[in-house]
Amino acid sequence: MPADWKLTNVTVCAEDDKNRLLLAMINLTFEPGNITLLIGRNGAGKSTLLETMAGLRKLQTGSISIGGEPLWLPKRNKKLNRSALLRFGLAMQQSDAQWFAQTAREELLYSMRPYKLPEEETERRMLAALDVTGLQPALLERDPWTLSGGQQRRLALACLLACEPDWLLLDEPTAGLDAAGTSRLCAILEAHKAAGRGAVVATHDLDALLPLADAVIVVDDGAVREAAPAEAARELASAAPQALRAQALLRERAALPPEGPATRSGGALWPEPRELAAAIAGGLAARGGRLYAHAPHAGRMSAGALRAQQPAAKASASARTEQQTEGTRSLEPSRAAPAWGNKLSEPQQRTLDAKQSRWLRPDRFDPRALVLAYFLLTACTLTLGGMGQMALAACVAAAVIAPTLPLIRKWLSVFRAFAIVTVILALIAGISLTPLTFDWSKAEPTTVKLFQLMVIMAFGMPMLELMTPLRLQRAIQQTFGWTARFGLPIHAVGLLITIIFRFIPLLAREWGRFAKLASARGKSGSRLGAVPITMLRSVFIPYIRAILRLAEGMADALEARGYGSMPVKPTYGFRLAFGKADAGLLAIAVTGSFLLLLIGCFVTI
Ligand SMILES: Nc1ncnc2c1ncn2[C@@H]1O[C@H](COP(=O)(O)OP(=O)(O)OP(=O)(O)O)[C@@H](O)[C@H]1O
Repeated sequence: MPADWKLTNVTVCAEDDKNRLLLAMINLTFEPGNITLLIGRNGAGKSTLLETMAGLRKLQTGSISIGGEPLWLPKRNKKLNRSALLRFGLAMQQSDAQWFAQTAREELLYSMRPYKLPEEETERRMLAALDVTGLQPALLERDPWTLSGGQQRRLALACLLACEPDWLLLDEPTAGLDAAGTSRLCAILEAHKAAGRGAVVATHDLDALLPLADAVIVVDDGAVREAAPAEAARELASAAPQALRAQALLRERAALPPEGPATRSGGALWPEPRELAAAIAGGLAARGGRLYAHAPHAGRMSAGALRAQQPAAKASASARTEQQTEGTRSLEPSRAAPAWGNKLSEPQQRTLDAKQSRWLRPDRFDPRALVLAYFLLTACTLTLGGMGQMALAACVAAAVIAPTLPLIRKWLSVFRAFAIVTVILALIAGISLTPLTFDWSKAEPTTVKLFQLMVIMAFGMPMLELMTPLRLQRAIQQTFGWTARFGLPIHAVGLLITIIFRFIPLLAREWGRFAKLASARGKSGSRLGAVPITMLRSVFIPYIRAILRLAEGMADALEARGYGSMPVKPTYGFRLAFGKADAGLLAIAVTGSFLLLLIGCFVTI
């Protein structure tokens, strides 16, 4: 039986930065037989909330349960409860980028696999899901990637419906659908609701989905700003002279339209595109920006007028929010500030962010200074040998990279994996079978070499974060551009290095995405971000295909920009110059290298 979905004091942080709060103290209860809309501006946290409900984001605090059953297993907090996972289906925003298999049929079968259905039932559900989403059975043998955007959306929905889950979590389900597709989606949701099942839908498409909704939740800046029965919103729509007015009001509360033109012709709440352009241009002009400086109407609204209108607009928005919140808190949202452990308060967070962004910005250092510092430190590390020397070298590396810790935290799992591999290989290298003994003298050379690699890797990690591909390319062009006069393909080499550099984080990110998809679609209760061994085969090949597609897209983009087809002159949009920060960086690298050399000279173990 479908049952309540309950979130209690849920707080979520970014995976790679525990100080970055994505959701703050969410308290919500969703009831079966209801359709709840999540609305809010871009970046408000709607997708994050849906992914959290689906167990794709780790909870910092709080708990989630479905029908009283916890989503996360209480004793092994890192593992998901498989029986809870089988109760819902999630269609992510880029559900059309989820394809694993060669054909649409295999995709549907893959989605239904965790439910272990008999063959006949599987076939019946597959055809029913196609029928209800308006897809022809002939499409079953097609590669999902060759379907149109809208057809892929429909297929993603069919994959969910074929599993007949109690709950549907849909992220922007109408995006890319034509009018017929949207009304089909609405009919599907109505039928789902009539069957006593529930749905939570993140959307910007109020026109299509508001009429179906039972409740509307406004998400703003990672918190639930307001939760109200949809009736209140619909009443507004019927009371207003035009439905658009109510929708504009909702949008205003969810998406905060640019403040400024408060009184407009016809009293519309949503600004006309021209007014909006003028407001943006005025705002930019006030801040000294020159973009749009020549836009029509720019300057019609003075910066002073714009500023003067902001407090008034804010005050009226908050007054409206208070009025409408009264008596509509059936879902008990909480906007309380996060209050766990000794996490940072908002002002502290802002100060920390500001400091980090000042010192650890990717445009802070000249890539040549970074490369030089890296070469110095790694060359000195390579002169060392012996476990004692390497242990001290690791201390030097830790001291050098410590200030960049907030940036490189996301690489620590790679580092940990490498350390585990080192221990395993050292054990293997040192084991003698006849008799079974461990000989450290045999294991030591392997361990020292791998340890050395680890230290070199540690020195390199901040480089990946402190240098953008464009600045690296620029550094190569600026330093070695003169060799092109002698026919050396330096610009092509620079581009190649940059692309490789760009691809390393991209590969990691794509793998993370596939791990998420595998968990969501495979209903695996394994640790977040980890692909279970049983799924490796089904994930690895699609992953390689996705990477090849990425490479193909990149090649097309380069070709479109003229690389390879005409004598391209590199764009010298900016010049790099050594600054104080670079001098500081090199001073640290020279000191570190000096210490490493001292270790090499005076430590003999
Ligand atoms: N892994 C992450 N690390 C850091 N920030 C993240 C991460 N995931 C999401 N965010 C941030 O959280 C915020 C909310 O993102 P989310 O995708 O939930 O927004 P949304 O409301 O769904 O927006 P849209 O309407 O554009 O789809 C964004 O600012 C996003 O950059």
